[in-house]
Amino acid sequence: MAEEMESSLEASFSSSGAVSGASGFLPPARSRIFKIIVIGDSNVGKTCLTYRFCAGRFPDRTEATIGVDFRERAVEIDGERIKIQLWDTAGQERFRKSMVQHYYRNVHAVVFVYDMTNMASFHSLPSWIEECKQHLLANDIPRILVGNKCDLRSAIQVPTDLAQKFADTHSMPLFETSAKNPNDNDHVEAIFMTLAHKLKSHKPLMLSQPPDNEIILKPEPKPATTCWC
Ligand SMILES: Nc1nc2c(ncn2[C@@H]2O[C@H](COP(=O)(O)OP(=O)(O)OP(=O)(O)O)[C@@H](O)[C@H]2O)c(=O)[nH]1
Repeated sequence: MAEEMESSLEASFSSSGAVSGASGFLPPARSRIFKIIVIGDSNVGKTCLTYRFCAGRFPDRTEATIGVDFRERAVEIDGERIKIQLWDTAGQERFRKSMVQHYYRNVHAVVFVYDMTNMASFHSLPSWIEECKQHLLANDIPRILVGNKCDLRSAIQVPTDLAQKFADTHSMPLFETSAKNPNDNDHVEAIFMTLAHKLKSHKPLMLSQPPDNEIILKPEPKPATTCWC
């Protein structure tokens, strides 16, 4: 499978709701784009997971995300080149408030993340699920649950069977992984590629590329039913 790594892009918003890529490195017109939001408590590793998938490595250092960053990567699936756009959202409440309504526009999938070494981050999951509900995310949007930092074996607080029960209750697949050590458990690469395969059969956002280099995301009509199984 041919794939192409791309650099991290900072997202900025205009009043029209347009998203501009700061790098100036833009995809060809009318690529298919899938928007995946990554949410969970601060410090669970959302930035590191999205960086691992888009840049192919663990970042040297991270700081608390303010508002939202997005990173994207082009992948080829069954001969078609698509863009996976990962929206890395701030876990800290004070850094979310002004941006939160932007995350939830035109979302194709949600990745809930907890830190396997931090039980509190697991107990926060219902409030993240509730936030999705409050923003009227459609029930048929694929959701997955990711336990991160499984490389810290001696510090694990969240047992797999407990997480699996929670995932089953909420009809989500569970993955345990490490953004730091790609050889641990489920690979970050495999998790996002699995999601990409599922999404490929969904109706995507279409990308139009106006002359001022501003990317405008326009939703296509949603299919009547979608199966996530
Ligand atoms: N050992 C280990 N550390 C990790 C892993 N993923 C992230 N970290 C560390 O956990 C800390 C937080 O990572 P971030 O990716 O910034 O967390 P975040 O969820 O994006 O945090 P906010 O931006 O505040 O919401 C950093 O010190 C990372 O180096 C992992 O898989 N294993």
